[in-house]
Amino acid sequence: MDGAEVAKHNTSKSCYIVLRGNVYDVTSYLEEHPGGAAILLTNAGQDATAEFSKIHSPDVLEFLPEGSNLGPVDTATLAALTPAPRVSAAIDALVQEGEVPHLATCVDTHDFERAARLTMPAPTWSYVSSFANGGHSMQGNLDSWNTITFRPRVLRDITKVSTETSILGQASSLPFYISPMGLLGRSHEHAELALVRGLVRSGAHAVISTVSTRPMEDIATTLRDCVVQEAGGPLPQLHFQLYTRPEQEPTLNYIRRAKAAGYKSLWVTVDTPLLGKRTIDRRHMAQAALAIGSEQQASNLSLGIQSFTTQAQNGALKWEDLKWIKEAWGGPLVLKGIQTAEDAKLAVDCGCEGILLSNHGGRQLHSAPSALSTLVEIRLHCPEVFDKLQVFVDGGLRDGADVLKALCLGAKAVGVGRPFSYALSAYGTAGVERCVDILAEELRTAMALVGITSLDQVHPDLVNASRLLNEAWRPWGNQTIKSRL
Ligand code: HEM
Ligand SMILES: Cc1cc2nc3c(=O)[nH]c(=O)nc-3n(C[C@H](O)[C@H](O)[C@H](O)COP(=O)(O)O)c2cc1C
Repeated sequence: MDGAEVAKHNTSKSCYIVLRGNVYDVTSYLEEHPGGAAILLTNAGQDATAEFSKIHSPDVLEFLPEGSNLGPVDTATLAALTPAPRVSAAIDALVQEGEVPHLATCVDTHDFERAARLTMPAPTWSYVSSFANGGHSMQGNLDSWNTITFRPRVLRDITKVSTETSILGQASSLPFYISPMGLLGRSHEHAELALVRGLVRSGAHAVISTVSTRPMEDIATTLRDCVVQEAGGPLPQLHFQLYTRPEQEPTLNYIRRAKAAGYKSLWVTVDTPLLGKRTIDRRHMAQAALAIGSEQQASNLSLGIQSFTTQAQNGALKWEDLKWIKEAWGGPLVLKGIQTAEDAKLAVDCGCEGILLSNHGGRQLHSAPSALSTLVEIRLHCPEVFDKLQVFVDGGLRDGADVLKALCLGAKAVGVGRPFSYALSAYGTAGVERCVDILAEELRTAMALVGITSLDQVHPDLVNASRLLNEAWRPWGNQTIKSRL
């Protein structure tokens, strides 16, 4: 197709976009695009490849209705298309002007958040920092860590402290890992590739999101190519987070690809049957729609009204589905987003190798329990779970010392999300490395001050979790947890 012809289709009545050399008619997809119609219309009649690649892997093109691909654009006439604006220009300018503090001055994880605030364009900031409803779940996550205090033991030889452990059978230098976060291309131009390069020196693990900007194969290969075998100590490892799709075949395809690419375990996200109310994001999308004159779209987006036909979320996923997922995967399976003792027990019954207690960083259910309160609930009502599978927690962890609290209560490792997105955005790979270093140093110091030198010495008596215990869930009347299953 001629470039000049593409340029004519630049309205909501007929919207063409060039992506990776092909022309796509996205008119019928406008209302269904989870990123809002406005962002597509801003790129209407143009070559949006550069902007698209910053956010999406080519995988998402599967979401377009059949027949959307109108074929290749005539490259000789591409010049007739206006290039889409570069959102990362603002970042580059700020970094060059030196407004971002020197990396060496980043002392705790909050420093990355402050630096990212300066560098992230407003829609990216809103996407990463966003929370459900009024932010109660996210604030609860942040606050929960401070409800626990340590019970330090003194006069022990702590001259050699080791943070080594194993995660789902894979040696790990650290008992924390980077949580899966989608669309990291919004934070950094090299997206997940820059993130995983930041694991190499420390040997930390990361869980990679289904909705990553870069294809899962490229992410795995990048890490493999950077790893220096003779470095000593455990190697960094990648695990794969799975968002199932409403149809079985595309889900199986993700699983087959993750297996072939060498991911070590599969983390099925179970707390996102639909997208929670991302308040700040909705305001942004509504503003973007108003900016292109669409009041109706703005009104719908701010109420969360969107077609569910092509949404990435799968509202129909059930416990029974874990059987075929487990069979297809054939390796360690973790359920990401367990929030009650009952579901922890069901995960054991389904033969899962792990559960991640998480409320998705406070981005899904309003007033969801923090991971620590679910951890305490499991300890109280079904402690046998800890012997049957590995328990992970995430949400609101900002200090490496707090990792130790979760471990003392029975967790195997803790996931950390936003701080790494902020570090990546402000400082790229060096920021990710620094963020790992900061958390690791805080953890080592806490271990020494609590009086232990290795993670097999962690014990519930090293913490006082009475506040969480006082607030722990109790079954109504004389019910027991068994009677509720
Ligand atoms: C035309 C083909 C496109 C398809 C099929 C598509 C599909 C999707 C899907 C499925 C999501 C949900 C997250 C995910 O599964 O990755 C999403 C989110 C998003 N998309 Fe697209 N997209 C397209 C083009 C674009 C373009 C050209 C841009 C920007 C220039 C864009 C910007 C975004 C943004 C910013 C989000 C995140 C929304 C949020 O959660 O804040 N998309 N898109
Ligand atoms: C920007 C962003 C994107 C996320 N994307 C995903 C995702 O694609 N899949 C998923 O299972 N969880 C996702 N999460 C949730 C994280 O995996 C994790 O549960 C949460 O971020 C932990 O809370 P924290 O950010 O306070 O550390 C995302 C979180 C953020 C902040």
